[in-house]
Amino acid sequence: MNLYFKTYLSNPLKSFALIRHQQQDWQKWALFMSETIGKEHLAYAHEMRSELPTAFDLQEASRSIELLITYYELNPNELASGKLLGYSQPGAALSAMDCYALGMFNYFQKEYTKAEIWLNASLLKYDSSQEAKYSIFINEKSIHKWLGILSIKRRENSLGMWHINQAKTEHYDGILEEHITMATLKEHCAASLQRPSHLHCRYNNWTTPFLRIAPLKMEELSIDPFVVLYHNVIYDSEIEWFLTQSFDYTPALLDYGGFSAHRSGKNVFIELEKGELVKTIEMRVTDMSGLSMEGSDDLSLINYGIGGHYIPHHDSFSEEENKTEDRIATALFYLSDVELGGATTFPLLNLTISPEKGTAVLWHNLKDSGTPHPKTVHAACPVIVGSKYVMTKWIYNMDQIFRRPCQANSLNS
Ligand SMILES: O=C(O)CCC(=O)C(=O)O
Ligand SMILES: [Fe+2]
Repeated sequence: MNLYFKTYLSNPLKSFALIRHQQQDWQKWALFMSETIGKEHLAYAHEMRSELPTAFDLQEASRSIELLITYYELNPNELASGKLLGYSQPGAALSAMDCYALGMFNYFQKEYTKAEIWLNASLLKYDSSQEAKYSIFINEKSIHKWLGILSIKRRENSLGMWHINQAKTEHYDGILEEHITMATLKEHCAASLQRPSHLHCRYNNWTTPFLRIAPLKMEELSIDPFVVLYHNVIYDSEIEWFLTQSFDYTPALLDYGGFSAHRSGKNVFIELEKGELVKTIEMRVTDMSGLSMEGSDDLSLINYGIGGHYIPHHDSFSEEENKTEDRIATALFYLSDVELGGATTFPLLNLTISPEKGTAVLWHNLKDSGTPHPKTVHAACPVIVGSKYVMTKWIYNMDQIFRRPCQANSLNS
């Protein structure tokens, strides 16, 4: 190895950047050349590939940088700017891609604090006017996406949401769901055992003309996204009927759904043809929401036993699926009291609702612009004592054009 290379590579920052560059960036060249330049160049790149560092090499190089930081108490931000213990060499500053690679290395090592430092350094260095020069591994949205996940992991929900919003077209569904930590869920589920009422109550006598003579008792829980709780909105006799219907479906209720990683509860759909009462409840959901039931799913009846729960999820479909049909709102009726546990929680809204027979919670899954509202992520806490029965109506957006038109410029768009 000649002296120039020896001197160059003796700087750990430079050698790390070189290894990362050779391991990751060639894939972008390969992609680029397969599209625009001849196969010959591509073959050459592949030939070169065997000489270049492997993913393992990059991992080891990242580990070395972290070791230096630990042993010599170095400051990652100084390293990012090319300073090594006050000794600074021209050209040693790390690029946005280098910092990103170190961020991801730490993320996968579960070193979340370190990951956040490197990703913030990467974001600072990222030049959005130069997008084309970056590798296939990184863009501004991906940096925001991971910073969002990391903020949510340490329960900085508003910062997390800010990053996730910056990641815009990045597919957030699943991200939030996966990364709402057990600690957050535990906190909300446990709080439900002694949470007082929210007490912003009023009578709803306006969503449909019928409510002028029979207003509904409404408790406002959140404005954006819109979440309300209706009290005494389904009679005991109606509940009785639905539960009896569910026994007709006993085999399904026993077998369907069953225990999966997502939900340990049993579920059946109650079709419209089952009887007048199904229609009555649909009309009630229209009274509660002002929305049309056209195209909505059949009522879904769910039973959770001890430990029955539902992991964090959105009822809306993912943005990636690029669907025009989506679940604009959800109405969830509580058909039983639960002695202990079994609350429905919206961790990003700091909202936890304990089941109370006869009440129903209604929320909007989509923003006014029609895109999914990330903060509607919700979960069902495990039942501790008792048996929880709920009935869900998922309402779709297709037929709401006059009732709730899209408003691209509204506050929550
Ligand atoms: O059972 C609950 O509390 C929540 C149910 C739910 O989220 C759903 O069915 O989509
Ligand atoms: Fe849900």
